[in-house]
Amino acid sequence: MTPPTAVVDIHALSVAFAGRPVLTDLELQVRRGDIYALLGGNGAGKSTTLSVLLGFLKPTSGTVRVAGVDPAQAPDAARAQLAYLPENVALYEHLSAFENADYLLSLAGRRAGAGAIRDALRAAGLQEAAWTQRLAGFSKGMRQKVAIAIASMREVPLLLLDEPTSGLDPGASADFHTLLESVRARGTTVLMVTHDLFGAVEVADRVGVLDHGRIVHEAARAQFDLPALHAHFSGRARAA
Ligand SMILES: Nc1ncnc2c1ncn2[C@@H]1O[C@H](COP(=O)(O)OP(=O)(O)OP(=O)(O)O)[C@@H](O)[C@H]1O
Repeated sequence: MTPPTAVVDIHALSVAFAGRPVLTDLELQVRRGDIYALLGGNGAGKSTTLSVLLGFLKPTSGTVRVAGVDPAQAPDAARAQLAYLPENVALYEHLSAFENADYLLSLAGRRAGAGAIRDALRAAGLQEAAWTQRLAGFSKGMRQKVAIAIASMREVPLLLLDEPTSGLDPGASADFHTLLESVRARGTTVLMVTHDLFGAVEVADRVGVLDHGRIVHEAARAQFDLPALHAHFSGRARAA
């Protein structure tokens, strides 16, 4: 079977909580191999969109596919297609980077050799000295590298990122963007939700602005227009 062109395919998605609409006729397609940044202010509906993709929330109406799988019908199968990194990556504090990878991969049903784990940690840019250190002293950027190493070993088609650069200094953000580019170069599709307009413009192939549960502006890299993006992101375009 040919894999679908859009790894994330959301069509006419509406979600309401107790009758209050939070997403309304949302259209969002992320093409295979793209990095898509979904920008939105507080309460725009970003986390709700991620919850639907993860199969935790069922749409009120509309269709959603993750690599061709409907997360509302088959949440486990949809989750098997993706790696999800929440804002604060969840790993075992008392285990080392290497042990986290070994253990979490075995939970995901993957056995990986020591050499493959070292290769993945190296490719994710984690310094060798940190591989055997407990996570407790790791920065957010280091934790993300461990999580991305694990995700790359699972060989999933989609990486979902929630606010990946919040709390990172500019150097760590730039490192993270370089890492995302290498993830994309291996063919993984990335959907990140973020408040970081400048980071989005730096790394994304496509940016969408979510406002009150709808995409109000979308642009591909060649058409990025920072003032227009900012106007939509800040809500000034709506007010005008
Ligand atoms: N379980 C829920 N029950 C009721 N309302 C909810 C629920 N989850 C989210 N909402 C509401 O839905 C709207 C969108 O929330 P969501 O968390 O998706 O926004 P967000 O874009 O992720 O915001 P933030 O950037 O602040 O995290 C908000 O008004 C929120 O209060």
